[in-house]
Amino acid sequence: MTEQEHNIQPNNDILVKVEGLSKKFCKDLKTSLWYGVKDLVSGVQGNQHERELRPKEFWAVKDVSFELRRGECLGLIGHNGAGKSTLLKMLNGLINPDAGKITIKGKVGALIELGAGFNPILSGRENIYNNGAILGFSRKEIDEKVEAIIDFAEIREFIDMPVQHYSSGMKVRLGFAVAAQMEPDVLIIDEVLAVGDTGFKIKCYNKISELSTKSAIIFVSHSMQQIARICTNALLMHKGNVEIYTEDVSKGIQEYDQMFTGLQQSLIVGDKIKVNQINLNNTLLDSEVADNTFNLEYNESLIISFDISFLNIDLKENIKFSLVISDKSQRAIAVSSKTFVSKKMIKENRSIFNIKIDKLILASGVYSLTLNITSSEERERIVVGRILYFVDIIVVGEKNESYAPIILNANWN
Ligand SMILES: Nc1ncnc2c1ncn2[C@@H]1O[C@H](COP(=O)(O)OP(=O)(O)OP(=O)(O)O)[C@@H](O)[C@H]1O
Repeated sequence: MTEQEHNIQPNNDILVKVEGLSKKFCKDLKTSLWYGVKDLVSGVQGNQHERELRPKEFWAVKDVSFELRRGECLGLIGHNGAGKSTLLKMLNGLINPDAGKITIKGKVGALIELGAGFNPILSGRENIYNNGAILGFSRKEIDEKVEAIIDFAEIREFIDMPVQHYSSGMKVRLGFAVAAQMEPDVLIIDEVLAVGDTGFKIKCYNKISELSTKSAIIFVSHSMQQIARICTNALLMHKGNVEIYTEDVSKGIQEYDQMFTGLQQSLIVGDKIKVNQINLNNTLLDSEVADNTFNLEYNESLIISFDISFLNIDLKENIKFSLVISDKSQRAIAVSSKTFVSKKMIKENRSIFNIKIDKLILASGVYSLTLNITSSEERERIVVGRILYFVDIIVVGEKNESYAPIILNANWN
């Protein structure tokens, strides 16, 4: 059963209350239609089995509960298909839950699917009035806000053009401007913001920060930087279930990151090298596969030893090794390189060496290591080989307030 109240009660600042919310879907369209017909009949008779799964059904959202007060921002995180959008659509009333209860107090502004909520044949301006009315504003109230919305969206030139001719970015601009400028009590934002250009995204995040004191916000994103920056709470979903619901946002992010460990496959690029052995702080890694993980404290030292054979290659000049640290979005965040004379470094087609990093000042999270090997031959730089993501390092300890990957060890006076 779903219940949406639209009266603000200032004495009770819980604006969103979700209790045991569940939604099931069917993997097969034909079966889904057949179940739909059966549900219509049993709905009339009183359905006793709504919480049971039938063949080909699965829970897209299962037993989700949380509360959100004014001034709080919930970051909804999880892998693709975890159930985040389904949850948002239920909150916004776009789809009905199969079980559970939603109580929302006040006006809800939402930006969920690109272009959803717009009538394509109406102009941007007409859509502002439509959406405002749906949110519960009077024509006079919308009259007062319409100019600010058009200014925020920066699409004045096109505001009287039908929305069906808008670009994706323009739709996002209008959608966000309507949702945010109306100053709703509850603001629901899916990651459609990712479509906007950088300038507009920054403007949106600033607006969200501004609204965060006055509204309750639910924000879905795959960008952990943004989640860490904006959110006061985190809810991590996995296959429809709540994996963790916490006020410690960095803990939520850490759990999210850890879900990715072991997923990347180690890859030796090229047929010119063979890895005999890799050691990390005296622990032998399995160099055949990639689900190596290694736990480390912030500021701890790291010694990596390599034993590599060189096949079918005779290197005459210099050889350069680069150790690259990447974050989970595979963005390189740190590198250390060293060039050696090939003949000295490779003896009998084999090279054994180590690299020591005195203090690894990475914030808590998961990072991957890659070794790149290049050589300069006849003034040309060639790639000898790469050992991609040979280990995932899980850094624990230093709390990651801003989700910057490096926490500098500095003295402040
Ligand atoms: N209308 C639908 N009919 C059947 N299955 C659906 C429907 N909508 C979503 N699903 C399924 O429900 C699951 C959850 O999807 P959802 O879109 O909520 O995930 P998500 O966490 O938002 O993912 P993403 O990060 O990729 O946006 C997925 O397996 C998806 O295929």
